[in-house]
Amino acid sequence: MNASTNSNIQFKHYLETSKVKGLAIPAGLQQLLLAVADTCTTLSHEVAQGALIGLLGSAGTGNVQGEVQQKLDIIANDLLIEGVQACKSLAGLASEEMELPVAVQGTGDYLLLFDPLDGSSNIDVNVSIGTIFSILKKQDPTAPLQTADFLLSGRHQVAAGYVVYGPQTTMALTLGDGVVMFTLNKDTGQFVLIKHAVQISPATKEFAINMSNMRHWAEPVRRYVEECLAGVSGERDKDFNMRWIASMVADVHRVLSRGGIFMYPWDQREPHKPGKLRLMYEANPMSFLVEQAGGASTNGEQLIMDLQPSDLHERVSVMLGSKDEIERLQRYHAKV
Ligand SMILES: O=P(O)(O)OC[C@H]1O[C@](O)(COP(=O)(O)O)[C@@H](O)[C@@H]1O
Ligand SMILES: [Mg+2]
Ligand SMILES: [Mg+2]
Repeated sequence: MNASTNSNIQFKHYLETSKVKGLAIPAGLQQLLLAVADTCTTLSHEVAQGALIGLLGSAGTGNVQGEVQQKLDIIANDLLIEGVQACKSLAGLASEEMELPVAVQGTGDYLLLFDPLDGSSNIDVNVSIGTIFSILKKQDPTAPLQTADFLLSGRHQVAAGYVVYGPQTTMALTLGDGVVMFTLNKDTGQFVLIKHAVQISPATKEFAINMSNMRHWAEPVRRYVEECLAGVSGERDKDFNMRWIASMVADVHRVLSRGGIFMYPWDQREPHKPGKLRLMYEANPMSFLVEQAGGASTNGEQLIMDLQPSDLHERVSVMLGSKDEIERLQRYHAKV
């Protein structure tokens, strides 16, 4: 199947007939979302082939973040760029894997940002991975594209979502009026609506964090996790379960599906860096989804979506999910 094949008729119909706060979705945004969905359909097929088509392993290159690129990081990046080339209202795009933005039409209403392949360390071990995307409204659609155009807070997103390539390929999407989920029917090549009005329960008994970094955390995060670990005999008076998939896309999918909290906080390993995860390609789109599902997302001090970016590849401390837990973490940070 080719990325340019418009196979997602059911998703197209969903976009054509849906209303966002009572208004139809602009045609240019529909075209862009459809192109992203079609490309992720192609990617899903490729991911499933893995070693059979030589997709596994390192590419032997590094990205702008200084991280080793996997072959699939590059393949996914190239497929997405190719897949959205024909979108008339797409001024430009930016990716975690590229230092500079790419002009598509140069002018136009929208800017696309993506993490083409999230969970790179899981590709070769056949664990869920995904694609994360964010769409911003360009402030001046007629002006030629500049890097500064992308430096908008998450509140300027008009759409965001992810596609997780797991046992099922599932897309979560928000257009600022709730969250919907679609599962890819691999026989027909169609994303089929499976859930609407997705909600994250405010309370939870499940947390996700890379525990191996515990000795490096700041005091508020350490306190929060220690209280979870103390279970019924501690402050929280209930036992917690822990999960860590090491693909943000899969961890956030679990949070959207059954509640919980996901954290990748600042730590002392690289104290000058605000965090590991990327604000524009990971934290903002996931925060938009989580807020739209009734949850919350913070860096400890501020809601992630309120942060004003100063760099395309800016990193951020992330704590997101069930609202009561995020409020608790914010209280712990405020006391320091
Ligand atoms: O290996 P660690 O330190 O637990 O980090 C895992 C985190 O890194 C990431 O894989 C980073 O994303 P990329 O794979 O896009 O670089 C997140 O998805 C995940 O939450
Ligand atoms: Mg990622
Ligand atoms: Mg990535």
